[in-house]
Amino acid sequence: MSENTNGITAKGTAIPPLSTQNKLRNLIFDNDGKILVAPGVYDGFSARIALEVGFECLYMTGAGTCASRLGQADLGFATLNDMREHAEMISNLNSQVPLIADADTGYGGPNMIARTVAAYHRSGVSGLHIEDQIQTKRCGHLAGKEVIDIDTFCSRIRAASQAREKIGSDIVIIARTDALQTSGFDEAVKRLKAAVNCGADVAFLEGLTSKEEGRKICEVMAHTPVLLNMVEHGATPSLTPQEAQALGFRIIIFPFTTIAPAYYAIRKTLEGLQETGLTGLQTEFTPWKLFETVGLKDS
Ligand SMILES: C[C@](O)(C(=O)O)[C@H](CC(=O)O)C(=O)O
Repeated sequence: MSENTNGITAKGTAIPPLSTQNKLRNLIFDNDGKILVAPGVYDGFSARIALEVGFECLYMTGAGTCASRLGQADLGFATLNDMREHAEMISNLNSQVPLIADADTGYGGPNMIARTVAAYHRSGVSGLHIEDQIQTKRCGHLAGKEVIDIDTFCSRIRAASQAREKIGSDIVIIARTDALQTSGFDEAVKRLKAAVNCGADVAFLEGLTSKEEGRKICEVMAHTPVLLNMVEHGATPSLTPQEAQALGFRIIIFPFTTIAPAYYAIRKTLEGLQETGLTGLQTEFTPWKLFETVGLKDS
């Protein structure tokens, strides 16, 4: 059926706007081979700034959520409620821009994972990643991680994909394995392939340690899009989106890209205040500027 520029078909029926979940699918599967870049956001303010700059997708970092919401390290402190509530606030700041949110281990057994998927879906999340670490998880770039066995991992991903089907959701399921550190590349690949067979849409090899490993994982996953977690100064060498795309990656997330500069800027200003009694704040940062940044004009 032909469609005019207002999204009205020849028969006059309005075409529903593309959901952000479908938008995310298009950006991953049908973006002329262009890699999708998602900056990590850790609160409403950083999300607003990323939206202001014009990113077409955001990533809610679990590490940043733990740090900003709980003041804790990424060591399994965050519960489903912490993460879901945070994700809902961020995804509702802009109904056009998809949000990929960290869902850690899924927060329990298969029933709980089904609940997590439904809760993220209802909160407006477009994609989530579920990993194979034990419940008391650690940041993927720290030593000493432990993973569950492959069958248990499959039951996590199967539960996620069945839940998606049951509720009629298009949420993108990203299977993350942390097994590279504990069990090596071949075992990690086996897990990602098994996860795809259980319904995962995207593969995420956590903590890859070289460009060569990056190229290899994209090759062996063949038609399954692969996500690169660009945690700078962790286990993975720093790559630009262009370099990652050349290796075959389809998504690149930059988890610390807002929280790291915030740390240094805040610290420097606070030290200045302590030492000199002056904050040195930019004159253009008026209350109006703050409120404008967080959507005053939309209200
Ligand atoms: C991607 C990640 O899950 C996140 O929470 O942003 C973290 C980042 C980090 O803690 O370094 C991870 O890689 O485990």
